[in-house]
Amino acid sequence: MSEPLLSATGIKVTYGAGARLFGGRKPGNTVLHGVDVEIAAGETIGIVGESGSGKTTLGRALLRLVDVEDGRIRFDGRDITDLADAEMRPLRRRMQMIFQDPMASLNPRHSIGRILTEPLMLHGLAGTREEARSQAAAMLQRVSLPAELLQRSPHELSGGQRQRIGIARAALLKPDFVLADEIVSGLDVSTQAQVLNLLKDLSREMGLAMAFISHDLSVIRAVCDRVYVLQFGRIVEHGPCAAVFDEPKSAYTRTLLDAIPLPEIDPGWLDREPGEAA
Ligand SMILES: Nc1ncnc2c1ncn2[C@@H]1O[C@H](COP(=O)(O)OP(=O)(O)OP(=O)(O)O)[C@@H](O)[C@H]1O
Repeated sequence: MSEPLLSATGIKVTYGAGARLFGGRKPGNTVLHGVDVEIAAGETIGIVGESGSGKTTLGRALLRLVDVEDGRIRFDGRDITDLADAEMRPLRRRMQMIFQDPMASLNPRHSIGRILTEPLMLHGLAGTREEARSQAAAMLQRVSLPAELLQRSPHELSGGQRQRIGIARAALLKPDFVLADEIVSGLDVSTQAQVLNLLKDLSREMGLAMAFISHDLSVIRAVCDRVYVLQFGRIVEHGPCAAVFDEPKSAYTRTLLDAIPLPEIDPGWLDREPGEAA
């Protein structure tokens, strides 16, 4: 079998280790205890678990955004665990992240046009501002937003529109991998379905690999091929969504399934056009 696009093996992450504390050294808080995850090109995985189980930390470790104490991370056939920032830079374009709160990740003082075109110029994907602007306009159309939004500021948009801008910004950079961390949790259920639908279509069109972090199992079930269940920084179960959700092997997964009624999002929604009647 070919090597996964992205893999983490034996990942251990400890926060705050070695900080000074009353003349001694803090032992630190280990939040990932030897986690293994792999994502094939074009595949969408889900990461679920209770609050504090380490989902975001794992996602950030995959992107080399937190220090990994132990374990290895490989991306596209290369061990990236110890790459310096300068060596990571060319890979950053290929590994994008979409955030939970686009209001926090979109600069409120910049226009949507600037937010979308600057990364294109920075990564050399557009030679001129005009070229960047025409790519941004085409992408706005792709994510079903009007071109006039290029002149607007993030605060003038609805939550669902802002999340589409977050997706557009990531997709414009033609990444191979996207981490989506709780990206629909602030949206109402029908907007959630539209945003998830859009991401599913884009990932198919672009051959994107994705990792979806969510505490909402219905979101994971609607968009992911496989799922990893995280408890106290350890993977307690993983496998195809249908197998894990229909016949969970671990008591913890069963508890999660019992705690969160399925399906909040009817998976059938995801195959309908926005606005189409149920
Ligand atoms: N930057 C940080 N510094 C210190 N501790 C942190 C930091 N980020 C997270 N933690 C701690 O690590 C643990 C795991 O947090 P993490 O955010 O990865 O969990 P999560 O499963 O994503 O939670 P949630 O669903 O609430 O977002 C928590 O105990 C948290 O307090």
